[in-house]
Amino acid sequence: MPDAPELDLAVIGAGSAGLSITYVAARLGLRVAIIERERMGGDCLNTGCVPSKALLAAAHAASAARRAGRLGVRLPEPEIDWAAVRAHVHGAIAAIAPQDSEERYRSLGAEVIRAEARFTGPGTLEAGGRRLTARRIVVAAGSRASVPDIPGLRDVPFHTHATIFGMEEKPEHLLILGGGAIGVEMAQAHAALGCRVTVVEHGRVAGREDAELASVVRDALLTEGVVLREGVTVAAVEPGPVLVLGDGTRLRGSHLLVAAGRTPNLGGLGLEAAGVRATARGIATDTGLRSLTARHVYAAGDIADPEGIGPRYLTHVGAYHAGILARRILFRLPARVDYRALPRVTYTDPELAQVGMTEEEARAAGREVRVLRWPFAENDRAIAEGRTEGLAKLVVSTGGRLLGAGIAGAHAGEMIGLWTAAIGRRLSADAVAGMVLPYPTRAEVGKRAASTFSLDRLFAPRTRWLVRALGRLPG
Ligand SMILES: Cc1cc2nc3c(=O)[nH]c(=O)nc-3n(C[C@H](O)[C@H](O)[C@H](O)COP(=O)(O)OP(=O)(O)OC[C@H]3O[C@@H](n4cnc5c(N)ncnc54)[C@H](O)[C@@H]3O)c2cc1C
Ligand SMILES: NC(=O)c1ccc[n+]([C@@H]2O[C@H](COP(=O)([O-])OP(=O)(O)OC[C@H]3O[C@@H](n4cnc5c(N)ncnc54)[C@H](O)[C@@H]3O)[C@@H](O)[C@H]2O)c1
Repeated sequence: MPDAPELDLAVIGAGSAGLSITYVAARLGLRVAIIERERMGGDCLNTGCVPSKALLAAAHAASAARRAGRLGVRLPEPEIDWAAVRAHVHGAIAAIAPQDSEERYRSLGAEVIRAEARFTGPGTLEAGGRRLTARRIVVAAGSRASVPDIPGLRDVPFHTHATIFGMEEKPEHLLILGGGAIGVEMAQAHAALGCRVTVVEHGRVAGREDAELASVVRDALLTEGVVLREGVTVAAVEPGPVLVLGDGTRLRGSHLLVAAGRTPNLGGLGLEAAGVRATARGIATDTGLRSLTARHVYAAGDIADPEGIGPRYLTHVGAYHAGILARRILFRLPARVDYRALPRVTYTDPELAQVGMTEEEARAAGREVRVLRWPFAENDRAIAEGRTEGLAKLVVSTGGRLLGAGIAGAHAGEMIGLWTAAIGRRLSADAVAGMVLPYPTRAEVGKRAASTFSLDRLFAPRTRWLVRALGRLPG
């Protein structure tokens, strides 16, 4: 009889997904090992969410100082101390790092192995010269920046998110290839910190987002001086760096950031040794995140490609996947991914937050829907603060059930939680419209949008007739 596996669970990758599942397994007393080849905390902590939000915080402070004159508080043009901004960014990483550290996970009872892991067979791994056997293996190896196949691109120095936060000099003119989530956040951050910025995008910026909401972010970028080249192709890249567009236009900058999407980290994992099927999108899993071809192997986070759904590149998805795996592997309960109420936020200022279906997605799915809107220009708090740009936009079924909610405006990300709960709980627009919210808050825009669903009915001739009839009753 073969020896029993030494571990209950082995986890490859100590990013948000791998750490979350390891945490649960260790706290429940399982024999669990987590294997990381680079930095504990993965992309989110070291080269993703944390440094980008820290850089944006500095940028937003500069923009707020420039805007203060509108409120009668005139400040001089802010002086940007690039070294101090970088120190803030790296200080934020250092402050959060203990949460993701080897020491913390060891103290929880997990084994932490600092090496590259690869499958050597079904249920066996090799890491740092050591052979590991495990009953279950979770691959949470993440993703990296895709580098488009553009002639000359690989021959010039360029940045990705992995290097940009380490830049010692402030870029004079940053060219950004790709106007998605990273592109727009980094464009605004650098522009507000005094860099020239040009974004080159072959579709439209924030192209995955509702076009009406995305235009609020687009306008903010333009106001801050970001040059947007949308609907163009980059035919070649030359030293400089110079982006040569399809029409021959040459865009010269001092630095180039490539932010053109993600590629799963499949290389070196030896997936074939375990019979794990993967595609260019990641490890093919069922909707419960189990490999379609190897029963003891699961995937989580950016690298997971659930059947018919596809990957999502968000930190909170890694934690959500860990919850699904805990239910499936540890508690043997059925669980599968459901992104019906998955929120996302672009942290520009104004922010763009979305949960559930956009109007376009609902219509593409053949749904008959109503769209409810309310602008911040009619929100008392927004007026009082002089920040009236943007709107809330709700997508509801003809019966009034909430299908999607999007908010573009200052602090939109802080408001999307309410809509995440409402959509997750299958509430109606009326249910939210009936809530009492504190006055004056920006959150009231969503409630006002929701209330428009029933306003037509409330002020309809039938209701007026009813109110008049009731008024004639004695008492
Ligand atoms: C600039 C930027 C900003 C972002 N901002 C946000 C945001 O604001 N909000 C949000 O929700 N998401 C954001 N994201 C996305 C988020 O960072 C990712 O979705 C998240 O980090 C993915 O977590 P993960 O655990 O799947 O993978 P990762 O964090 O990539 O972790 C995978 C780990 O596996 C390790 N690994 C890979 N192969 C092996 C191997 N063979 N052996 C051992 N170890 C291995 C890697 O070294 C890595 O540490 C941002 C991303 C970027 C790039
Ligand atoms: N706030 C957040 O939650 C946040 C922030 C940053 C990143 N992220 C995550 O990281 C992921 C990766 O971010 P990203 O911005 O690299 O990817 P993305 O998929 O969001 O955007 C990539 C953009 O690049 C464009 N593009 C691709 N190839 C191009 C080419 N050759 N020429 C011109 N344009 C081209 C695409 O049209 C797209 O708009 C995102 O999908 C997101 O999930 C999240």
